[in-house]
Amino acid sequence: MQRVDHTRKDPQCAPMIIFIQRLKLRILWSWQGWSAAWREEYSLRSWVWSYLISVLLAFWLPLSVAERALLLALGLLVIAAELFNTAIERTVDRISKEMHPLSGAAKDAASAAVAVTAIAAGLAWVVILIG
Ligand SMILES: Nc1ncnc2c1ncn2[C@@H]1O[C@H](COP(=O)(O)OP(=O)(O)OP(=O)(O)O)[C@@H](O)[C@H]1O
Repeated sequence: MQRVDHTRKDPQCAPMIIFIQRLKLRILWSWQGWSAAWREEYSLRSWVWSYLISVLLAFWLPLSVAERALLLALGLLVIAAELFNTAIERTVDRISKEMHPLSGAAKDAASAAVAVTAIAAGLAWVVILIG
């Protein structure tokens, strides 16, 4: 099938086409990153299942819209932090799998970042439920 190059016909629509093409690529790369992390990282899968349970709870409990929004957003933040953690682990391992205090410190800091976001989400749950 022949490809139609719209930019040749109307130069004004070129930025829009480039934007859409870049967006499609970014979605593809993000999907690749997500599926690889999902396959290989037990921690990510655990956070996703915990998040799904928290979403069900947040909609089942008599909470306000703002409370639900906060809990759902904080839960997603934990998942995002876990993805950053995975990215840092991969980068460190790509540079060298050799044991080194700096490699350990980088991985520990990434792990601590996940813990901080998880504590934030947990605190939000405690404050909303207990007051
Ligand atoms: N190259 C290294 N040099 C020194 N210490 C390391 C190194 N690799 C891992 N460690 C130590 O082992 C810990 C676990 O690292 P690992 O890469 O096995 O993470 P993981 O078990 O996959 O973690 P997560 O469950 O968060 O995915 C690190 O936080 C760090 O303390």
